[in-house]
Amino acid sequence: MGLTSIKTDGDKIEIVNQLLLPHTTEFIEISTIDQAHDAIKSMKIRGAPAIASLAALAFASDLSRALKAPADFVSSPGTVRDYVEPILAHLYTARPTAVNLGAATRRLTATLDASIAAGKTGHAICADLIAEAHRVADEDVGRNKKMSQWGGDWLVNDVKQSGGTGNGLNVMTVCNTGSLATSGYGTALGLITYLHETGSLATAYYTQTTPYHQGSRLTALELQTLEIPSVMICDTMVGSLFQHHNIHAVVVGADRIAKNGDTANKIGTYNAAVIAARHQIPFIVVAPISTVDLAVADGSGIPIEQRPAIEACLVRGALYPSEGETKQAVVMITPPGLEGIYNPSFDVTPAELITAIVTEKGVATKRPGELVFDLSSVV
Ligand SMILES: CSC[C@@H](O)[C@@H](O)C(=O)COP(=O)(O)O
Repeated sequence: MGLTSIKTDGDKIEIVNQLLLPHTTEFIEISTIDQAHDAIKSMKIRGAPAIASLAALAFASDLSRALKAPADFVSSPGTVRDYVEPILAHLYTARPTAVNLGAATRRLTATLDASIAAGKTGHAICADLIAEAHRVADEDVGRNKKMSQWGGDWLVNDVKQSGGTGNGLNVMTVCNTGSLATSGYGTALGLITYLHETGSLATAYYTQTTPYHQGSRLTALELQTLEIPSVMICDTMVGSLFQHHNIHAVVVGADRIAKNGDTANKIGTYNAAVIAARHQIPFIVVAPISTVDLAVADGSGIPIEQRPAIEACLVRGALYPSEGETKQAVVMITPPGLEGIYNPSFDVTPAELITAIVTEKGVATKRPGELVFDLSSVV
């Protein structure tokens, strides 16, 4: 049984505070739009699909709660629009690179437009919006299982065709793309889980993924919980791993995939792709269709989030009691007053370095001799 990032009970939403994992499992309640926005921005919850799910659920819960109180905003379609649009616009600003968040808010705006155009009452429009918001979160697990199976079967076959091992595959991943980063099962980590469940995995390798340590804190915990044989490496050890071990594939998630296949993902993904190409190791991106942004022609159009410099200067530890309060231990790893810190949260891997892009619809590869993808078959 995998871990959970979001729990719901009627209008009540709780998320596991990922800033405290793996030391402490603390669920925090998200009861307002501002709390959802803050949780996403401060990375208490993170991972492109999970933040879209939380935004959609917080929106549904806000609307449902507002309807239970005397609610003037439902008096007409226009007043519903005036209430809903600023909320969606605000949620959209929480993190810029992961396009799933924008896809969710755009999808809810489309529902709003369609319900208004159909001549529905304010109450009926709100009911449509709440139902659609729940669908955004609920459909994530099913599509993750589909893409994991597509990608897993494709990889096993690809390795077989190139005369690879019969003793199971060694697969490396970056960041955390499991049930903590999604509504469940995961994308790249879902593919690894699928290989394990079907007896095709030897070992999952994963990078620590500094500075937030999604690998050493979150992927480590997920793989431990799932009892999947795994080995952690520091981010600087990817080249050494490829030189000294037989790695069959690198499998990563994505925050935004441009029309030509250029892919933004966690910082360090591009490094891994360059070294994988040097070693002719297949490099596979696994992500839902909502991560593909056909409005962006190539990677140069993807906005890259810069995180606060302080996040690159510290390591978070366990909670401890202090003068009647609970605090989180923090270890500074830089000299006091250090200036000049570069901390982009994501990098872009050019399509040229990517072997396959997998969505819930199937697997896309490049035509022989082509450097970019035609993604039309998988979106
Ligand atoms: C299924 S999660 C896919 C991506 O969102 C993941 O690889 C990633 O880059 C997460 O970044 P994060 O900054 O932790 O939200």
